[in-house]
Order: sequence, then C-alpha cells, then structure tokens
Amino acid sequence: MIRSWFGFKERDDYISASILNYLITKEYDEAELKELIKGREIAIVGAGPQLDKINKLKEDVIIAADGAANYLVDIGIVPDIIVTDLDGLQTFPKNPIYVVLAHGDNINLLHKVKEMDKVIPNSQVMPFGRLRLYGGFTDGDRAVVLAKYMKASKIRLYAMDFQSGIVGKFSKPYYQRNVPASMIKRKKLEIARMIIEQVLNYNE
Ligand SMILES: Nc1ncnc2c1ncn2[C@@H]1O[C@H](COP(=O)(O)OP(=O)(O)OP(=O)(O)O)[C@@H](O)[C@H]1O
Ligand SMILES: Nc1nc2c(c(=O)[nH]1)N=C(CO)CN2
Ligand SMILES: [Mg+2]
Repeated sequence: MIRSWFGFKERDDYISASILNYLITKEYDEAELKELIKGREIAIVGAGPQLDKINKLKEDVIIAADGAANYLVDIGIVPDIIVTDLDGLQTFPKNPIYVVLAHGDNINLLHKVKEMDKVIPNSQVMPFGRLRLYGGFTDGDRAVVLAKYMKASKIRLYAMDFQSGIVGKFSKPYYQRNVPASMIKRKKLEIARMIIEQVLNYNE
C-alpha cells in the first residue's frame, strides 16, 4: 500500500532484493543481533536537526538510522547497529552490525555492502535466500520496529523530529546545512511518525 502512495514499483524492489541477496556471501547470525538487543536499553538516533546537540548516549546499545551514523562516528560514538538504505551512510566502521534495506531506488548503492563486515540484508518484498523483513518503512522507524521485535527493555529516541518540517544536514552526504523537507520527505516522515507511535504504544 505504501508503495502505491509513492509510485514505487514492486518489480524494482524485487530486482534490488535479488541483487542484495546475491552480494551477501557471508551470513551474519541474526541470533547474535537478537542477543544484543534483548532486555537492553536502546538509543535510536535519527537524522533530525537536533542530531549535532548529542555528545554522549547512556543506553546499553546504540542504533543509528542511516545518515545519523556519519555524525556519531565523527564525534567518536561508533553505533552498535546501523539501519540503512545506503543513501545517507558514508562511513563504514568495522564493528557495527549493518541492517541494510534493498529497495527499487537504491540498486546503484548496493555495492556499499562490500565495505561492511557484518550485514543482515533486508527487503521490502517477501524475503528469500538470506533476506529478512522485520517491518517498517524509513530507516528510523525500521530501527524502532527491529528493537521492539527483538525485545528491547526500553527504547529512547534521539534526533527524531516529526514537527518542524526540517531535515537534518546529516541526512544526505551532499547537504551542507539543515534543509526544509520536500513533499515526499514530509510524507515519509509522517509515515515514520505513525509507525513509531504504534510500535511504542504496543504492549504484549
Ligand atoms: N527531521 C528529520 N529529518 C531527517 N530524518 C529524520 C527526522 N526525524 C526523524 N528522522 C529519522 O531519521 C532517519 C534517518 O534519516 P535519513 O534522512 O538518512 O533517512 P531515510 O529514511 O533514508 O530517508 P530518505 O528516503 O530520504 O533517504 C529517517 O529514516 C527518519 O526515520
Ligand atoms: N523504492 C523505494 N523504496 C523506499 C524508499 C524509496 O525512496 N524508494 N524510501 C524508503 C524510506 O526512506 C523506504 N523504501
Ligand atoms: Mg536512508
């Protein structure tokens, strides 16, 4: 359904998923990711305009959403997990577990997985081969879904701003400063907000 709101083509999502599945030759054990998250306090960091106010995080585990990882690594905080569709991320430290989404508009970026050591490949079509699908849409809300699904004890959000209509400068490598959100980005952030609200309010 979300696909049709944006005019994304399912066929392209499949092509991208197939390529990512082909590129991943060494499987990272999903059980280790679950072990890392289960019962722990998790910080999930987005690419909102407040990102550069962060200088330390006290949670047990840090998950960065895509472009947010560039800033965190810059200030010496290497995330434990990076959730990315590869359009924001520019730095590839060895330690993090990379949860990488293949979609129809990032086929030309999939080669970046070769820079990564530990990869869990995701699709937004029915998963096959080494692919996994945890749910969610943007990198930020997919991180929240992941943490919830893997039974985090507490989830705290940082630099997630669904009010201002401003996109943080770390969202894309070519931004020099914070920018007003385009119509498409506003729509994406609104979907992210709704998913996050639903997930955080859900109690088993
Ligand atoms: N104001 C904001 N600006 C940018 N990102 C935000 C903001 N508030 C929350 N986020 C979260 O931070 C995440 C990382 O940002 P980034 O722009 O790198 O994401 P993205 O999902 O890959 O978006 P895009 O489709 O534009 O590539 C977003 O997925 C979003 O969930
Ligand atoms: N085909 C396609 N799929 C997506 C896209 C996108 O730009 N194109 N962006 C997403 C979240 O930012 C999630 N899924
Ligand atoms: Mg992205």
